[in-house]
Amino acid sequence: MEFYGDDPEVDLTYSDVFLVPRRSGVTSRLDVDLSPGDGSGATLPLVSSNMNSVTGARLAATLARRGGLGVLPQDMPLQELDAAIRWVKDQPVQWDTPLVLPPDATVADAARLLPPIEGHGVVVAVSSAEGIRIEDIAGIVPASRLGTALPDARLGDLARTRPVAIDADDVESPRHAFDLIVDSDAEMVCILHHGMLVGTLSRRSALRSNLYRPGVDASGRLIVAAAVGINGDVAAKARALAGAGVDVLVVDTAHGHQEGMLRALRTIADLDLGIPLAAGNIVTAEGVHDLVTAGASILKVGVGPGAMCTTRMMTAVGRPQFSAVLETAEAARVMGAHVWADGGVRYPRDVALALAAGAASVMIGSWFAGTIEAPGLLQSDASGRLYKESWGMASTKAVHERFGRLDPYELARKELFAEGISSSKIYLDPLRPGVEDLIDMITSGVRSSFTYAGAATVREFHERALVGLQSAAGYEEGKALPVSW
Ligand SMILES: NC(=O)C1=CN([C@@H]2O[C@H](COP(=O)(O)OP(=O)(O)OC[C@H]3O[C@@H](n4cnc5c(N)ncnc54)[C@H](OP(=O)(O)O)[C@@H]3O)[C@@H](O)[C@H]2O)C=CC1
Ligand SMILES: Nc1nc2c(ncn2[C@@H]2O[C@H](COP(=O)(O)O)[C@@H](O)[C@H]2O)c(=O)[nH]1
Ligand SMILES: [K+]
Repeated sequence: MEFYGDDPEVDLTYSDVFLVPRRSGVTSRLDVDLSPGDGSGATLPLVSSNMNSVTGARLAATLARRGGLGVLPQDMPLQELDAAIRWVKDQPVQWDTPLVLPPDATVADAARLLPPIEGHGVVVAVSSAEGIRIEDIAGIVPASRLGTALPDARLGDLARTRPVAIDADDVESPRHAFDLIVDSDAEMVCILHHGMLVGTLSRRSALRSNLYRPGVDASGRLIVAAAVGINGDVAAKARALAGAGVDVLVVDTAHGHQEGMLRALRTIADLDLGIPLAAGNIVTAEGVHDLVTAGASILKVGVGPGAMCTTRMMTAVGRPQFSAVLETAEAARVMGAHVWADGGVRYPRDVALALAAGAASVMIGSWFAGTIEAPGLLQSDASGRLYKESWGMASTKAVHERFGRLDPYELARKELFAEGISSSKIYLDPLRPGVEDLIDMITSGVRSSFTYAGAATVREFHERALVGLQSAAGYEEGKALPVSW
């Protein structure tokens, strides 16, 4: 990356900078390869935050299916983490994970999981231990129907006709699948194998299968990461997660450049688990040096930029994120390591700028919290707008959940140090309610950024990005105007 003009004298964040277009030999946005090349197996530079309100198994699987990587949070009990990792590994790679509810579930039950929109639906079926046989499927209730049916109507009564079902063996390619769905005049179909339900597929999913490459492990299963803290028996936890099949371990604490982190990292690195270790959070080249020396190959960078984060206002500690990524990414490159830019991403442009600064991948929390696939049920506010609840991992709420088992004195002591907000409503974008809708939006913006810079790969973008400084008015000028002036 190069600055357009003199190097700045102060640290910068994403809104302070812009990308300058330059002569480009990349003539199509579809020629861009967004693979981060960080050893994680991801094919998109998108990682979801290890936050309880952001990454659960469903979001992780959906993200991996399109090439990103979900990081399950360290606060999940080990048994749940193990089950979540195994669940992701069991999910279909080519098809969507079906959302299944029993016939006696109501419209209100389904509406807590899906907004009334096109392209999604509920498979109404009776599940058994072996799975779901074709004859157990009553039908598909399109999500759009949830907006018009009575809340207490039973799904079994709405799903009266057998759904269109396609045998997995009959699908030659995603394009062929798309044509089969159109020919059957359906929005969404069931995919069967040996008479059992193995997935669903919508027109949009079939299209996406042609645009994205799933992130898979050596056995062709979806990738997933999990976080561990720096306290407790980190070796036992790391071993258990590796045993469950996790693809990247993320050693995570608020102040990553501390002895407790270095100790935990060395312990895990000594286990030689054969998977990349990510560690953070840090914001300096010195931090990169110490964490890489202790065994990390990926650095999680960002102190204070997160939407749920009060660290900067509580402690004055942190660093404007663009400069933090720029310095650490260069230090990581020299040591053969990689950076994930963590926090503060609210627009596709922020992802592009993090990559321009040298990040291999970008970690997103709050933005993904407001999606169908994020953990938690949909809620609606007084005006009927749908949202999910989110909260910081260092908030009083999170600390309470994490240390609730401690004696009251220890818990009270921990609660003194809250550095995050405990409650936030993250509204679903009505036009982009699913995490894949956000992925479409982000990757289309970032593919375009690459062609403006003349870069076909993330590595080329790191080299060719030309970055200028802008005033607050310059930033403001870039925004669209929803009404005339
Ligand atoms: N990216 C960011 O800006 C931030 C992210 N977070 C996220 O919140 C979650 C919880 O992290 P965390 O609070 O570290 O909890 P952890 O459970 O990971 O433990 C933190 C450990 O580090 C010690 N410690 C020393 N100095 C600090 C410090 N300044 N802040 C926090 N702990 C310190 C604590 O001891 P003692 O309690 O005795 O001080 C404790 O032993 C993580 O997911 C983290 O990523 C939290 C804050 C900032
Ligand atoms: N200081 C705090 N940082 C937090 C907290 N919870 C999460 N985080 C960090 O934010 C990012 C996500 O940022 P976002 O802007 O995409 O929401 C996450 O990965 C953590 O590093 C917190 O309570 N305090
Ligand atoms: K913040």
